[in-house]
Amino acid sequence: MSSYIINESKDGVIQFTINRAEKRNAVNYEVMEGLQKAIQLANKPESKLLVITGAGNEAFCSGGDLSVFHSLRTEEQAYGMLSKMAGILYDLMMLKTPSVALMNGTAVGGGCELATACDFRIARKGIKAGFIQGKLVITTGWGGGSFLFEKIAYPNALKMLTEAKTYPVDELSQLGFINYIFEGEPEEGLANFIKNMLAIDGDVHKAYKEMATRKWEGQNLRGRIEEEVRRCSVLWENEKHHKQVDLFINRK
Ligand SMILES: CC[C@@H](C(=O)O)C(=O)SCCNC(=O)CCNC(=O)[C@H](O)C(C)(C)COP(=O)(O)OP(=O)(O)OC[C@H]1O[C@@H](n2cnc3c(N)ncnc32)[C@H](O)[C@@H]1OP(=O)(O)O
Repeated sequence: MSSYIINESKDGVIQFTINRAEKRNAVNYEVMEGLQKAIQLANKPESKLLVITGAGNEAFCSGGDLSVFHSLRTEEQAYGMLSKMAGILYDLMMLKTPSVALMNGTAVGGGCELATACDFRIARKGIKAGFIQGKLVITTGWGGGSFLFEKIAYPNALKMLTEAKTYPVDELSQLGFINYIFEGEPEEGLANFIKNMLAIDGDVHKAYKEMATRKWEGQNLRGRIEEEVRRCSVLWENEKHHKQVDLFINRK
């Protein structure tokens, strides 16, 4: 079974689904490749919107697959994986079309970085999300910290990153992290959120997106992400990080 599913609708909506419900939609290398493909498709002139979601009802995305990435021990090894995903999320952030994180369930760690790279985050009532990386004695390492400082108010971003905890959806909305809350089926929530947007010509969307991406280019977002990846790689190598991951892996 593939780790991801890509659907293209006739109205120009590309949907990327992480298909690893049994692993709470953790990101492995195959998911990274799939995301790259979906971003390429969404950059085609006829595409209007990219939607990213997770399979099942439990999780949007639980971050990096700890069972796979736990074998990366050194700064250099961590840098290779982190910079790969950071590059993909940078491309997602700079996408020509708008993107929506359809948060059907919990998002933690890198799952929140993925959501932050999207233009909009819409969430089902009852879910929780948070940048819990601090509890693993690392920072965000996929560019998510740098993205967050661009997407929500500075004190709220710093609070979320330094508290390293999950928040309920109402609080996420107050923090400015969640843009829309829905109840019931994710497809319905998504349809309600995007219906007005889809009625507008895609060239208009692309023109507005360019205004934002030009600003991020001017502010050297790419260089800031590189620093974020490097800093996280240094922390990654530390035994304190590996000890925390061991606790999760051996918790049963
Ligand atoms: C590595 C990149 C880094 C970054 O740069 O940001 C990160 O992403 S750091 C963050 C890494 N993620 C985590 O620490 C989250 C770990 N998972 C959890 O805390 C919980 O699983 C959950 C996401 C809150 C969901 O809890 P729950 O619904 O109770 O499910 P379980 O805990 O029982 O998990 C079910 C199943 O899924 C496996 N799982 C969950 N998350 C991951 C993961 N990130 N990597 C690998 N596997 C994961 C979990 O082990 C269970 O599997 P089985 O034991 O085989 O049933």
